[in-house]
Amino acid sequence: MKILNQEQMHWVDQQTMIDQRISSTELMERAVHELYKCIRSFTWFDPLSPVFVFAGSGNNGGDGIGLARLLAEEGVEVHLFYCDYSEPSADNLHMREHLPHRKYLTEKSITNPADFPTLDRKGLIIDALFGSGLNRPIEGVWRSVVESINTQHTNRVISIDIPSGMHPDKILENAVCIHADITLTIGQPKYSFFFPELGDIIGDWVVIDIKLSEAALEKCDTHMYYLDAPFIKGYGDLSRKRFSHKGTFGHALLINGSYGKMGAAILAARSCLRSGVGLLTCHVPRIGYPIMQISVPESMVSVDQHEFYFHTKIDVSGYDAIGIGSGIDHGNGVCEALLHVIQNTTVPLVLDADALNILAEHADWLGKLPRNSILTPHPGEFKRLFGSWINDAEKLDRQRNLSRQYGLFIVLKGANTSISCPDGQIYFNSTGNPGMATAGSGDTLTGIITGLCAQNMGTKSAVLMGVYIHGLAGDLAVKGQSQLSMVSSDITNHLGAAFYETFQT
Ligand SMILES: NC(=O)C1=CN([C@@H]2O[C@H](COP(=O)(O)OP(=O)(O)OC[C@H]3O[C@@H](n4cnc5c(N)ncnc54)[C@H](OP(=O)(O)O)[C@@H]3O)[C@@H](O)[C@H]2O)[C@@H](O)CC1
Ligand SMILES: Nc1ncnc2c1ncn2[C@@H]1O[C@H](COP(=O)(O)OP(=O)(O)O)[C@@H](O)[C@H]1O
Ligand SMILES: [K+]
Repeated sequence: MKILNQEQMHWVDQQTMIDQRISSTELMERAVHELYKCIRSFTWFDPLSPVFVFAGSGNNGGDGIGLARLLAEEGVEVHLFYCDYSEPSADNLHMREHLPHRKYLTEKSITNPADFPTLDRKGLIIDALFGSGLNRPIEGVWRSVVESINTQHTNRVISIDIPSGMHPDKILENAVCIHADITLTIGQPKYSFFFPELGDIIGDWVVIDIKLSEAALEKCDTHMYYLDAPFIKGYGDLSRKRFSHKGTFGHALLINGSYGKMGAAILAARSCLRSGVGLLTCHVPRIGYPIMQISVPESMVSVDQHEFYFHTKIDVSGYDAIGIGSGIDHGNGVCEALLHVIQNTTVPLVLDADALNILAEHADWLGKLPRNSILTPHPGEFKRLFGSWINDAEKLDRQRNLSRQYGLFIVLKGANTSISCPDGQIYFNSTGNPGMATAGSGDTLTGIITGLCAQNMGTKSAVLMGVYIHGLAGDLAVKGQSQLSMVSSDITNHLGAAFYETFQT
């Protein structure tokens, strides 16, 4: 799914009206009905509790007013508060004129901070003050309304389209914003939803489909995408031909593990094998030989000359993809052995963990990496590699620029992992959950991406698919258990189900 900017969203709205021959009121009405359906589908929604709608004078307010109408028509007690920061828009007025004058709905205008009502502690708050038309920080009385809503700690808050005060595309420094529990965003996700520093403001978010014009969406030029199921399904064919054999699916090399960290090598190897690779060789220090043979019998083992860690300049020819770094440690000679790998291969090279830390100490090696290499840093490793950032928008810009400059894939891990590609495109993952914030989750990702790369499907497909499948396996693994109990092997154990759900093969 494309991620569009403020201007593009507005253009797509307009084009949708033209292409589908509908008025802006009809489009808003469509949005209102979808918002209503979504709210009514929440199992926690209690029609016997009051709903407080704070509606601005733009079209976001229009959505809120329409929603108030549908809820009141159903018999829910609705209290509507007008926050008119300007003359109401035409569609906003239309929504006001069509409100049911029933006993269930009350209307009141807020014009100064003292007008803020006392709210029933159980009521649901709907934030429809400002939407994607926000163009500056909220000030004055509207700032105080936002602050008052934010102090209602017992009430659940749903923001329509975007939490009021948040800009869809950029970070407004020190701006006041509604802190939503849930954001119901209309049409497409907004870029700012992927800034971790705004995560607590947005809460959970759901895309509300209002059947925007496909032709208009197609025409929008963007470099940002949301990596969701329909997108990934179109990205690769994993079906196996009848006469295929293990040679068809590539030979991967994983260079991982050291004394005390052989677990990283095992986790990566198991997930690599579960990702469909034909053959796997694991290169490990001598101490790791019996451990690997016993733990991962499907893998061949190549043994380093060093007892405890990766040290030997090994022959890396003959492999289709190489993954390196999980738990390799930092001992004498590791740097030289890593550089030897970097300089002696042209196949996709996945660098994780300690390989990234070594890279951070040798900035000039970035230029030596084979084109299309894949770096998989978490934010701490990213900072060591590329320095700290002013804010998340700047960090993403930097990630993208570095990918283009060095011809690398950078997989910046976390919630909604961002993947920047040499072609300048950036993808935000839709799968995964905080249960995956556990030791070894990253090692499983290295194994998956290496295993997919070895199958010769194209590095970009392998990286996008790997990140998506890893998160989906995590989502399947967490079903029926607490996130806090999850361990990274659970991810590997659900890879088969994740591939099946995505590709049915
Ligand atoms: N048919 C459609 O188009 C559909 C639209 N939809 C809905 O419309 C929403 C976008 O609507 P919108 O463009 O009216 O923007 P919205 O945020 O409601 O108001 C912007 C107004 O606020 C003003 N303003 C801005 N910042 C301000 C500030 N800090 N403090 C004070 N004022 C400020 C600014 O005016 P200005 O003062 O700059 O002249 C502007 O007039 C979108 O989020 C979605 O919910 C959906 O229903 C789908 C169909
Ligand atoms: N809150 C979260 N939501 C979704 N995915 C997460 C979250 N926290 C961590 N993950 C995923 O778990 C993995 C953790 O990787 P990493 O930090 O390298 O772990 P380790 O070094 O222990 O192997 C990454 O793929 C990351 O995207
Ligand atoms: K809003």
